[in-house]
Amino acid sequence: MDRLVIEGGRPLKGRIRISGAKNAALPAMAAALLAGGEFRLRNVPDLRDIRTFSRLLENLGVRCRREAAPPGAGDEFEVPDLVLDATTLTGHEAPYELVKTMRASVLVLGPLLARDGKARVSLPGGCAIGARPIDFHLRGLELMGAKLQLRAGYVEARASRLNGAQIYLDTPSVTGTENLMMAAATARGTTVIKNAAREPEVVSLGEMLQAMGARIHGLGTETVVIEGVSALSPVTWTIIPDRIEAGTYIMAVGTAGGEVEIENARPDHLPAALAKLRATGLQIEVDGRCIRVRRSGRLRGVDMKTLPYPGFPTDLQAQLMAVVSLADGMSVLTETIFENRFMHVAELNRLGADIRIEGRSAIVRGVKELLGAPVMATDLRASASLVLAGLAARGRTTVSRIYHLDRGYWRMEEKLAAVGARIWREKE
Ligand SMILES: CC(=O)N[C@H]1[C@@H](OP(=O)(O)OP(=O)(O)OC[C@H]2O[C@@H](n3ccc(=O)[nH]c3=O)[C@H](O)[C@@H]2O)O[C@H](CO)[C@@H](O)[C@@H]1O
Ligand SMILES: C=C(OP(=O)(O)O)C(=O)O
Repeated sequence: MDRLVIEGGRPLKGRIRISGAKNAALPAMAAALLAGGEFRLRNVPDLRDIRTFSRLLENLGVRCRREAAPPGAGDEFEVPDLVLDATTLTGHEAPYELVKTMRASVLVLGPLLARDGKARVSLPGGCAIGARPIDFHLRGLELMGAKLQLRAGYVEARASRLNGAQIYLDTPSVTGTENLMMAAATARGTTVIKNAAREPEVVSLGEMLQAMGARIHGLGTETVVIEGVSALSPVTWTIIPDRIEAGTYIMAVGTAGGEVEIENARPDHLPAALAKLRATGLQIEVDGRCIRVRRSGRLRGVDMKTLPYPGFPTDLQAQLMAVVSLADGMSVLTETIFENRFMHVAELNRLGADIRIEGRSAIVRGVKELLGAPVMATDLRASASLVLAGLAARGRTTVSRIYHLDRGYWRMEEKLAAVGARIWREKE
């Protein structure tokens, strides 16, 4: 197992390039199940989750390979294209071993049902940040005519052909909306998803499906309407930049100080985070796809509540907590999306932060300095928050169990070291 070692206290200076979004790449890979022929996905980061999802697709009979872009296609991406071919499906199962390490595996359910009328997918179970059931996915598919059975920890689903349906989501679930959009794309008739998720990753998947021939309206609004078509075709598709990775590096300047240009970002995908970070006193300038961040002096505490897009993303809550741990004054950070997403609090306190949890809120009293210590990561974004705190802490911080971090950040230590952080990876 690897860990990260950080010697904190060095301001950052330079440029960081943002990779493709994990949470956009995974549904795009699932969408490749919907049609035979070769899909070429560009800007797919080489992350642990992407490799796990490739293994899952290979188990279903999909051929997956990395391949340099064809000549003339441009070389602006840091990774070779991911080429997927689902012409012949030989399996219909997402096994527990894969689903337990990556909940997004549930995204194969809708496409498999749409394509072949059968799927067997392990129930994801609870994880470090909450129970995370998939009842909205299942109820929506049932409304579309699928017959579902829960047996031995698996959802077994069958449908001769899915039918359009009126579906209301109790909360705007991101992967729920994605799964149902994919299932509805080739269903008979029209599907209406009310209280749909509006995250950029959902919109991007919808646009990919449109490019494949799907008829979808209302992307980015609360009501998404999908008119089923008889067949879809493969496409070449570029994954959007990772807004959570961009937000994380912006906040690295918040903890470590300095001046960094974040390149290849989509600032328009970060409305709440940029507003909130500006309110702390962090200087942020946007120039097209570049975000310039500078910190001069101590930041101010702010209150924040996580909300579905365009609200403040839950996937940046832990990182903001590292920032306000060092800010002047008190901050109240309220988590409304997941019931147990404060696993970083005890570890930040080990570094000298002053945070207490009251129900769904973390009350943070800013301290003047953090001191390096060994800490343990418990989930993906908690790990990122500990790295950010370590960049500011005096002395040495070791962050163990970084396999969580490797699920969602491509070469984080290299990107940070390139802007002057003293950070390296070691075997535990
Ligand atoms: C791969 C991916 O894109 N993951 C993201 C996705 O996760 P994911 O799609 O799993 O998150 P959801 O939007 O579904 O979850 C939102 C809330 O709804 C609840 N819920 C969801 C589905 C369901 O059937 N029943 C139910 O009760 C969840 O437990 C949670 O409390 O959106 C989350 C919220 O922005 C992000 O933190 C994750 O990074
Ligand atoms: C919670 C996350 O991912 P997942 O939904 O894959 O667990 C995340 O990206 O922060």
